[in-house]
Parts: sequence; C-alpha cells; structure tokens
Amino acid sequence: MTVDIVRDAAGMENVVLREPHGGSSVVIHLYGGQVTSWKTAHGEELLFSSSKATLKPSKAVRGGILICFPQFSDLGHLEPNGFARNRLWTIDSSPPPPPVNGMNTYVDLILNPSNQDLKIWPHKFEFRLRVALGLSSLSLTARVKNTDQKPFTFSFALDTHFLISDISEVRVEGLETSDYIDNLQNRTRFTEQGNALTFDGEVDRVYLTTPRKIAIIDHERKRTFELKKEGLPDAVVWNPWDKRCRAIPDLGDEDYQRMVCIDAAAIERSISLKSGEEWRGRQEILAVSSSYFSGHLDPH
Ligand SMILES: O=P(O)(O)OC[C@H]1O[C@H](O)[C@H](O)[C@@H](O)[C@@H]1O
Repeated sequence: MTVDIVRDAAGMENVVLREPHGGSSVVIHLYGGQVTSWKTAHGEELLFSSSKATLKPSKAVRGGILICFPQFSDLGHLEPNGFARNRLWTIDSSPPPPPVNGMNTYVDLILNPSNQDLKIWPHKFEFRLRVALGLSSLSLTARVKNTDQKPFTFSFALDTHFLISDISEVRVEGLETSDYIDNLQNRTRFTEQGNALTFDGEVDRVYLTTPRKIAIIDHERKRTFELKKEGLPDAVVWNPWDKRCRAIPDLGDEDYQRMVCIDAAAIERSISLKSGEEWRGRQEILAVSSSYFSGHLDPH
C-alpha cells in the first residue's frame, strides 16, 4: 500500500493513495478530510471540482466529497453543512486492520473537536473516516464515537460531486418510488413518480429512506457510477443549474453542466449516540465504463 503526503500550492497537506494493482487513485485534502480527486487507472478524473476552486488554507474546495457533520445544510444553528469540512483532520498512523475480505488499500483520518468547536457544539466525539480503494471503487466509512459523558444527536452527509459529461444527458436510477423533501418548495414532501431522475432545471431534494443502491448513468461518457450505501438511509440530489450557479462565488458559471451531487446521508432521522456508543455509515462507489445499468437495480 502506498500512502504519500504531498503539499499543495497553498502549503496544505494532502494524502495520495494508490491502488497497488494498477487501479484507481485518490487525493484527500487533510483540511476537511475531503476527497478532492479520484482517478481511474488511466488517469481519468471521476469527481468534479469547481473551475473556480481556489486553494486556501482555511476553505473547503468546492467539489470532491465533502463531509457534512454534525449538521446537514442549514437545518440547525451551526454553519451550513457543519464544521467538519472546515477543520484540519489528522492521519492515524496505526489504524485498525481492514475487515476480512475488506479493501486493503486505505487511510484513516481522525477529527476530534477543538475547544473552540466545543463552544459551538458542546459534545466530545471522535470521528474516524476510512477512505479505501479497490481497482475501480472508492469507499468511505465514517465512524463517530461519543467520547462524552452525555448523549448527542447529529445529521450527516457525504456530499459527493460526480463529474459528468452533460447534466442534460444524465439519469439517476434507484430513487423512483421514494418520498422526498423538496428544498426548493418550502421543504414540501412529495413522492417520486417518474422512471428515473433526469435534469432540466435546479434540483435540491432529500430523498428519504431510499434503496441501498443508486446509479448515476452518463450515456455520453459511457460511464455508470453505482453508489451503495449502508447506515445512510437518505440521499440528497443537488444541481444548482445556471442561475444559482452564477450566484455561488466559488463555482464557474457553466460548472453546473459538469456535476451532479448525490449524497448518501442520514438527515430525516438524526443519529443519537449515548456516552461510549459508536455509529457507522458507509458508501462505496463503483465506476463502470459503460451504461449497462440502465435496467433494474436490485433494491437489496
Ligand atoms: O454551499 P454549500 O454550503 O456547500 O451547500 C451546497 C448545497 O449542499 C446541499 O446539497 C444542500 O441541499 C443545498 O441546499 C446546498 O446549496
């Protein structure tokens, strides 16, 4: 297993992890514990990052996979999507071994609250994020342990920006019959009626208790992403489209065409942990170079 530490232009440390058998590779920004790049063995990028992304020591890069913790969006008193994506994570130099038949190429990042964090969210925790690589798969396992004397609750999302050829050509399968909360319609609850989700305008929804598998099918690029999630019942779908894209300072005007955010998440029912308890949530993304998934997904 090769784990390299490289400094970026802003002088910040990044972990570079490579699958040793000629598979994919990832770059993880220690600031935010954020996977900023995931490339195939042929060097093809699979995650979106903003054309206006600027590397600053104290700012999450818009794109990649952002950790939303302990709050999702503005559903609470904390900064939107929580503070974890704006903190410096550390590498665990002697992480626990992988599970039997688990992926052998991995790195564990740790976040503990600072005294400053405890003032805004008074709960002691240890967050362990394992980023693991397969030949053409990437898995993120989050473990949150309550190291406090009292219980706490949180919500969570892995805000994954998939790089796509053209948003108008992309289809998302697996959410067909799920209920969703539409953030663009005063958080009204609807039931998805269509066959698959396609895009012709802004979308900002939280799909509730969805099947475990979701497919993002990019016909033009002949690529399918299969997203599998465990312990993360909900799924956020977000694309800002042109108008909102122009209003977001660190997103290029046309960037909405090349990205779709699908977040494996626990939002509707927040997670409660008693003192000493641990929660685990996991997502695995498989990148397949074809659109073979345009059929039926096995909900189990
Ligand atoms: O701008 P950010 O805080 O990164 O949030 C980006 C987006 O994240 C989530 O997907 C929310 O559902 C959106 O409402 C929000 O606009």
